[in-house]
Amino acid sequence: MTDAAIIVAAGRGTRAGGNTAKQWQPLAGRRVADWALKAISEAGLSPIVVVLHPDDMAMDGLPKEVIRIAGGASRDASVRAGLAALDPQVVRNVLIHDVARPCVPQSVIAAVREALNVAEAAAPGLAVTDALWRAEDGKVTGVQIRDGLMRAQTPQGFRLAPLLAAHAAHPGGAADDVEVARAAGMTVMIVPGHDSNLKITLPDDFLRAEAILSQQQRKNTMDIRLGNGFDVHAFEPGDGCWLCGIKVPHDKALKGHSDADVGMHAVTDAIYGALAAGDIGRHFPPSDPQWKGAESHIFLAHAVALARSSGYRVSNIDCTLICEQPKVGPHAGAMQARMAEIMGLEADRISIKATTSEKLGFTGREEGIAAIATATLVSA
Ligand SMILES: Nc1ccn([C@@H]2O[C@H](COP(=O)(O)OP(=O)(O)OP(=O)(O)O)[C@@H](O)[C@H]2O)c(=O)n1
Ligand SMILES: C[C@](O)(CO)[C@H](O)COP(=O)(O)O
Repeated sequence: MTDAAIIVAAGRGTRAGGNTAKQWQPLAGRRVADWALKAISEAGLSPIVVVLHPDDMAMDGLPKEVIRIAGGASRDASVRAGLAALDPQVVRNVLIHDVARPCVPQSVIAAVREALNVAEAAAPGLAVTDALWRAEDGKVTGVQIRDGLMRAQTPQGFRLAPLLAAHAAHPGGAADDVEVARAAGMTVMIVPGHDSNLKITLPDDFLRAEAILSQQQRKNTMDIRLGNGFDVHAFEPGDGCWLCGIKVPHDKALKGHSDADVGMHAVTDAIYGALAAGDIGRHFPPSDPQWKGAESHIFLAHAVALARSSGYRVSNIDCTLICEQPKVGPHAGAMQARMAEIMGLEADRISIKATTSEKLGFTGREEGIAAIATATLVSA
């Protein structure tokens, strides 16, 4: 036995305006009807019946597996036409959805289906939170107590057999299928609706729906960015080197305009790289005296904040220090903890390791230290 869907799309959308019925108007790169169909298909409902206006029966671009049925002059007549296409031997539950609700979240569809495990009917609703007035001729004539009032949404879900009987017995003119089911004595469980699940009714609703769909699409698209950073600083006489936020005792220091923390610079540049936002020199020019001797955590914190304000969070970083001396291993844990503190990350998202260059090159001759880093950023 399956859970089927009926999408009612036979209305003319007169209140929404436009040259064509609202369900065929463009919305966030598709038509309104395509979004409603996408949501219902992704929920795995089958079969899907689409109830169309008789003039729209040959409409292009609908998936070939949907069952097209001609609707009636009212919503409930259209629903009855759709119900007649379902086989009660095969279909246990049916979810009836307005084509005009293209932003329905999967969580709402799932909640209705879940409720049908224990109830013969279930529908999403939202409590009325605004004060309600009665009005006449543009003037308030009274107030309406809002306690216990709910805003009805779709999809509304039912056991097919009793709903068929309920529709057969109903005189017609119901606003929705909950009204039909209740008239036949069915008990309807309310599940949480969602503010995103608006019904496109008036012209301004297209803009609201477009904003909701764009936001949903951004959330659904996991954007992953990688960046790399590389830095070198030469040794000069001194008593230790700043490496990844820790002063490591040594008989030399690293030379630089700032504190010359070569590891932290490589990590910072990796983050800027992932954002395609240049490098430390672009954000903190060495020609600017205010950065002379600056502590490098300022640069790293700036890169992390830039990632955040650009809609990303740092998922992990991996940094390798390349030097013969000083030995990094004994300090790697402290470096990891300090970098985590600066970046506001869990320490296990930060890897600090070291290698020698087998006495080759400038690092092998102990003329300086090189660092290479990779950063992964994910959309927040
Ligand atoms: N004869 C009808 C009337 C309405 N509907 C469907 O019922 C849903 C809810 O109706 P509504 O938002 O009122 O849509 P329209 O009737 O198209 O709008 P209007 O009243 O502004 O013309 C819509 O998905 C609509 O296509 C339908 O299938 N058959
Ligand atoms: C079914 C419905 O969407 C529930 O909100 C609604 O009753 C149908 O639309 P209308 O605006 O009442 O015609």
